[in-house]
Amino acid sequence: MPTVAASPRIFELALPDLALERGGMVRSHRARGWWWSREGDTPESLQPGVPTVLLIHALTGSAQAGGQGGWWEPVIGPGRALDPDQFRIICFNNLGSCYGSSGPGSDGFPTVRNLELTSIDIARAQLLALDKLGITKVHLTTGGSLGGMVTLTLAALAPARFERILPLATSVAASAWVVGWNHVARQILRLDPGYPDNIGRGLEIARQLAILTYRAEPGLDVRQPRPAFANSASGGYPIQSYLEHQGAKLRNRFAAQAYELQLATMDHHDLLQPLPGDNRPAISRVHATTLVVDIDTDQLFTPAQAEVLAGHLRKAGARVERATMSSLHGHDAFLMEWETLAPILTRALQLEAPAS
Ligand SMILES: CC(=O)SCCNC(=O)CCNC(=O)[C@H](O)C(C)(C)COP(=O)(O)OP(=O)(O)OC[C@H]1O[C@@H](n2cnc3c(N)ncnc32)[C@H](O)[C@@H]1OP(=O)(O)O
Ligand SMILES: N[C@@H](CCO)C(=O)O
Repeated sequence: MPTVAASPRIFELALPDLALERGGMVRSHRARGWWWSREGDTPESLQPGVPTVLLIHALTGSAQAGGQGGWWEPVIGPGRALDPDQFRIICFNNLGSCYGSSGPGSDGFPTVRNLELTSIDIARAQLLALDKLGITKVHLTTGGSLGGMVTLTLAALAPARFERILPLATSVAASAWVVGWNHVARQILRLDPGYPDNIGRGLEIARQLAILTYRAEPGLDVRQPRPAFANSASGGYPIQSYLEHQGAKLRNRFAAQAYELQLATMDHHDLLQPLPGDNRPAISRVHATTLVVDIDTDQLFTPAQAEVLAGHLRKAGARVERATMSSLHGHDAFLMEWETLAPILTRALQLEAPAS
């Protein structure tokens, strides 16, 4: 019988309390999710036999992966690479963010100063959400950047649950380069006189700095070409007004404490360390068949790091394939290059499942 996709929707889950890896407890724990699947397959009532695709958003994304305004809108939908006629496509807002899941300011979220969050905490919250929904196997899990870190962490925490993973533009552990950029961004936030509750210019400038690391020189030259003459003191170069626009956009949609917590999850990501209670590198637990994808112009998570990640996964005994996205745009190409991304997603969905 042909299947028909329903409309995408947002849903809320009440989850068990979560003890955080570096101390603190999330009480009144909740997750906001986004769901697109066949007619009749709902968060309240799973239809048997619908394979699940779990999408994990990056630093400042939200659960809304597809549909109008979704961060992967062009690759999700009937007839597209991720087709809700065929797959149950879900995404959760990351723990500690500001788009509906437990995070700074929400009831029961720890209020201690200098709270630290890790990619393990985000992954554990997502495991609790999958438990609550009754999803025991995930056909494909994917995400870029921080989303890739959480993807790898999920596959290390629950190796039997995740059949295929597609970590994009990410690494086995955050490099000193990544931690260094995040450090500078954090110091900029803290210089703002309104930090943290009434932050303004600090969040804008931190985002401007970050945007330059998310892009690459050739793409900026194409999209923000230099005019023959401009005044830089008055912001007359297109790249200047572009960065101002990007900074203002984030200031209007994100919170300083949530931004800091998400930066920390990247900093602390290190699957070369054992998981709590284990003694081997976390990455060696991954069993999922994996397509490791890098971006040739990515200055944050380099192709060399993707090779290192693939090496660790092969050593762990996982089936591993590699692909490279070629782009002018650098790290954020995974949020921009739809024609390159779509066949990669199609390939990942078709990977052979690991022998159980
Ligand atoms: C809940 C949520 O909103 S989450 C939204 C989903 N986003 C994410 O998940 C990640 C966050 N997003 C991003 O990192 C980025 O938006 C990306 C990587 C997806 C794409 O970058 P974009 O900013 O859309 O593309 P691009 O770099 O071409 O910039 C386009 C924007 O800059 C503006 N712009 C472009 N050039 C200039 C310029 N010279 N001067 C001023 N503004 C400019 C455009 O008008 C456009 O503005 P708009 O976004 O308000 O419509
Ligand atoms: N541009 C991404 C971060 C880098 O992947 C975001 O804002 O979520």
